[in-house]
Amino acid sequence: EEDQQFRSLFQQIAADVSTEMEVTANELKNVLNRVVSKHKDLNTEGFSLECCRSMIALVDMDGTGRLSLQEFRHLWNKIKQWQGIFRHYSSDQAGIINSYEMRNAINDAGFRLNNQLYDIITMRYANEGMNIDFDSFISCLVRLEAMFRAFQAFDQDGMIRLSVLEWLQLTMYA
Ligand SMILES: O=C(O)/C(S)=C/c1c[nH]c2cc(Br)ccc12
Ligand SMILES: [Ca+2]
Repeated sequence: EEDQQFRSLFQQIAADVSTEMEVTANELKNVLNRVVSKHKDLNTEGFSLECCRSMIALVDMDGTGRLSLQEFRHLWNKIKQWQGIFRHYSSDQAGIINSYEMRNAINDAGFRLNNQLYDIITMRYANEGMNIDFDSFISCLVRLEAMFRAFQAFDQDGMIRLSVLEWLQLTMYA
Protein backbone atom coordinates (compact mmCIF):
# COMPACT_ATOMS: atom_id res chain seq x y z
CA GLU A 1 0.00 0.00 0.00
CA GLU A 2 2.63 2.52 1.06
CA ASP A 3 4.76 1.34 -1.83
CA GLN A 4 1.91 2.11 -4.22
CA GLN A 5 1.63 5.57 -2.66
CA PHE A 6 5.36 6.00 -3.09
CA ARG A 7 5.29 4.94 -6.75
CA SER A 8 2.49 7.37 -7.55
CA LEU A 9 4.44 10.16 -5.85
CA PHE A 10 7.47 9.24 -7.94
CA GLN A 11 5.39 9.12 -11.12
CA GLN A 12 3.98 12.58 -10.42
CA ILE A 13 7.44 14.05 -9.97
CA ALA A 14 9.27 12.26 -12.75
CA ALA A 15 6.35 12.29 -15.19
CA ASP A 16 6.25 15.98 -16.07
CA VAL A 17 9.55 15.98 -17.94
CA SER A 18 11.24 14.62 -20.99
CA THR A 19 13.89 13.03 -18.76
CA GLU A 20 11.95 9.73 -19.03
CA MET A 21 11.22 8.41 -15.51
CA GLU A 22 14.13 9.96 -13.65
CA VAL A 23 14.13 12.82 -11.14
CA THR A 24 16.31 15.86 -11.89
CA ALA A 25 17.69 18.28 -9.27
CA ASN A 26 14.98 20.81 -10.09
CA GLU A 27 12.20 18.26 -9.68
CA LEU A 28 13.72 17.06 -6.41
CA LYS A 29 13.84 20.68 -5.19
CA ASN A 30 10.19 21.18 -6.06
CA VAL A 31 8.97 18.02 -4.34
CA LEU A 32 11.06 18.54 -1.19
CA ASN A 33 9.88 22.14 -0.86
CA ARG A 34 6.28 21.14 -1.52
CA VAL A 35 6.40 18.48 1.22
CA VAL A 36 8.37 20.53 3.74
CA SER A 37 6.00 23.50 3.37
CA LYS A 38 3.25 21.27 4.78
CA HIS A 39 5.24 20.81 7.99
CA LYS A 40 5.14 24.12 9.87
CA ASP A 41 7.36 22.65 12.58
CA LEU A 42 10.27 22.21 10.18
CA ASN A 43 12.10 25.52 9.86
CA THR A 44 13.80 25.98 6.49
CA GLU A 45 14.44 28.62 3.85
CA GLY A 46 13.72 25.78 1.46
CA PHE A 47 16.00 23.30 -0.28
CA SER A 48 18.20 25.14 -2.76
CA LEU A 49 18.95 23.83 -6.24
CA GLU A 50 22.61 23.52 -5.25
CA CYS A 51 21.68 21.42 -2.22
CA CYS A 52 19.50 19.15 -4.39
CA ARG A 53 22.25 18.81 -7.00
CA SER A 54 24.54 17.67 -4.19
CA MET A 55 21.98 15.23 -2.81
CA ILE A 56 21.54 13.72 -6.25
CA ALA A 57 25.30 13.41 -6.74
CA LEU A 58 25.56 11.68 -3.37
CA VAL A 59 22.93 9.00 -4.11
CA ASP A 60 23.34 8.73 -7.89
CA MET A 61 24.73 5.19 -7.79
CA ASP A 62 24.61 4.60 -11.56
CA GLY A 63 26.07 7.99 -12.47
CA THR A 64 23.16 9.13 -14.64
CA GLY A 65 23.01 12.54 -12.91
CA ARG A 66 19.36 11.88 -12.08
CA LEU A 67 17.45 9.72 -9.60
CA SER A 68 15.97 6.41 -10.69
CA LEU A 69 13.04 4.99 -8.73
CA GLN A 70 15.33 3.02 -6.42
CA GLU A 71 17.78 5.90 -5.89
CA PHE A 72 14.88 8.23 -5.11
CA ARG A 73 13.32 5.66 -2.77
CA HIS A 74 16.59 5.33 -0.83
CA LEU A 75 16.87 9.11 -0.45
CA TRP A 76 13.19 9.49 0.42
CA ASN A 77 13.29 6.81 3.12
CA LYS A 78 16.42 8.36 4.60
CA ILE A 79 14.85 11.85 4.69
CA LYS A 80 11.73 10.37 6.26
CA GLN A 81 13.82 8.68 8.97
CA TRP A 82 15.98 11.75 9.57
CA GLN A 83 13.08 14.21 9.71
CA GLY A 84 11.69 12.15 12.58
CA ILE A 85 15.00 12.52 14.46
CA PHE A 86 15.12 16.26 13.70
CA ARG A 87 11.58 16.80 15.02
CA HIS A 88 12.42 14.90 18.20
CA TYR A 89 15.02 17.59 19.01
CA SER A 90 13.42 20.64 17.42
CA SER A 91 9.98 20.36 19.05
CA ASP A 92 10.74 22.94 21.79
CA GLN A 93 12.38 25.46 19.37
CA ALA A 94 11.03 27.00 16.19
CA GLY A 95 11.87 24.04 14.01
CA ILE A 96 15.65 24.37 14.48
CA ILE A 97 18.17 22.47 16.59
CA ASN A 98 21.29 23.74 18.39
CA SER A 99 24.77 22.29 17.99
CA TYR A 100 24.43 20.11 21.09
CA GLU A 101 21.18 18.59 19.80
CA MET A 102 22.84 18.18 16.40
CA ARG A 103 25.43 15.94 18.04
CA ASN A 104 22.70 13.78 19.59
CA ALA A 105 20.70 13.72 16.35
CA ILE A 106 23.73 12.49 14.41
CA ASN A 107 24.22 9.78 17.04
CA ASP A 108 20.55 8.80 16.81
CA ALA A 109 21.00 8.51 13.04
CA GLY A 110 23.63 5.87 13.80
CA PHE A 111 26.86 7.80 13.19
CA ARG A 112 29.69 7.81 15.75
CA LEU A 113 32.00 10.80 15.18
CA ASN A 114 34.59 12.57 17.35
CA ASN A 115 34.47 16.05 18.91
CA GLN A 116 36.54 17.64 16.18
CA LEU A 117 34.11 16.33 13.54
CA TYR A 118 31.04 17.53 15.45
CA ASP A 119 32.64 21.00 15.65
CA ILE A 120 33.48 20.99 11.94
CA ILE A 121 29.92 19.95 11.08
CA THR A 122 28.49 22.75 13.26
CA MET A 123 30.82 25.27 11.55
CA ARG A 124 29.72 24.00 8.12
CA TYR A 125 25.95 23.71 8.68
CA ALA A 126 24.93 26.04 11.53
CA ASN A 127 23.76 29.63 11.10
CA GLU A 128 25.09 32.70 12.98
CA GLY A 129 23.12 31.66 16.05
CA MET A 130 24.85 28.24 15.98
CA ASN A 131 21.53 26.62 15.10
CA ILE A 132 20.83 24.16 12.29
CA ASP A 133 17.63 24.39 10.24
CA PHE A 134 15.93 21.46 8.59
CA ASP A 135 17.37 21.62 5.06
CA SER A 136 20.91 22.04 6.46
CA PHE A 137 20.33 19.06 8.73
CA ILE A 138 19.17 16.88 5.84
CA SER A 139 21.97 17.89 3.47
CA CYS A 140 24.50 17.23 6.24
CA LEU A 141 23.22 13.69 6.84
CA VAL A 142 22.95 12.88 3.14
CA ARG A 143 26.61 13.85 2.77
CA LEU A 144 27.68 12.03 5.93
CA GLU A 145 25.97 8.81 4.86
CA ALA A 146 27.33 9.03 1.32
CA MET A 147 30.91 9.68 2.52
CA PHE A 148 30.77 6.69 4.88
CA ARG A 149 29.44 4.57 2.00
CA ALA A 150 32.16 5.83 -0.37
CA PHE A 151 34.88 4.95 2.16
CA GLN A 152 33.43 1.47 2.66
CA ALA A 153 33.39 0.96 -1.12
CA PHE A 154 37.17 1.53 -1.28
CA ASP A 155 37.99 0.18 2.17
CA GLN A 156 40.87 -2.29 2.46
CA ASP A 157 41.31 -3.24 6.13
CA GLY A 158 40.25 0.15 7.42
CA MET A 159 42.37 2.22 5.03
CA ILE A 160 41.73 3.40 1.46
CA ARG A 161 44.21 4.00 -1.31
CA LEU A 162 43.18 6.49 -4.05
CA SER A 163 44.95 8.14 -6.95
CA VAL A 164 44.50 11.90 -7.12
CA LEU A 165 41.98 11.52 -9.95
CA GLU A 166 39.99 8.93 -8.00
CA TRP A 167 40.06 11.34 -5.00
CA LEU A 168 38.84 14.20 -7.22
CA GLN A 169 36.09 12.03 -8.73
CA LEU A 170 34.88 11.26 -5.19
CA THR A 171 35.07 14.80 -3.85
CA MET A 172 33.96 16.75 -6.91
CA TYR A 173 30.81 14.72 -7.60
CA ALA A 174 29.31 15.10 -4.14
O1 LIG B 1 5.18 13.95 9.40
C1 LIG B 1 5.47 12.75 9.18
O2 LIG B 1 5.12 11.81 9.92
C2 LIG B 1 6.30 12.46 7.98
S1 LIG B 1 6.28 10.87 7.43
C3 LIG B 1 7.05 13.45 7.41
C4 LIG B 1 7.89 13.33 6.23
C5 LIG B 1 8.12 12.22 5.46
N1 LIG B 1 8.97 12.58 4.47
C6 LIG B 1 9.28 13.88 4.58
C7 LIG B 1 10.09 14.67 3.78
C8 LIG B 1 10.21 15.98 4.12
BR1 LIG B 1 11.29 17.09 3.03
C9 LIG B 1 9.59 16.52 5.23
C10 LIG B 1 8.78 15.72 6.04
C11 LIG B 1 8.63 14.41 5.69
CA1 LIG C 1 21.00 7.72 -11.26
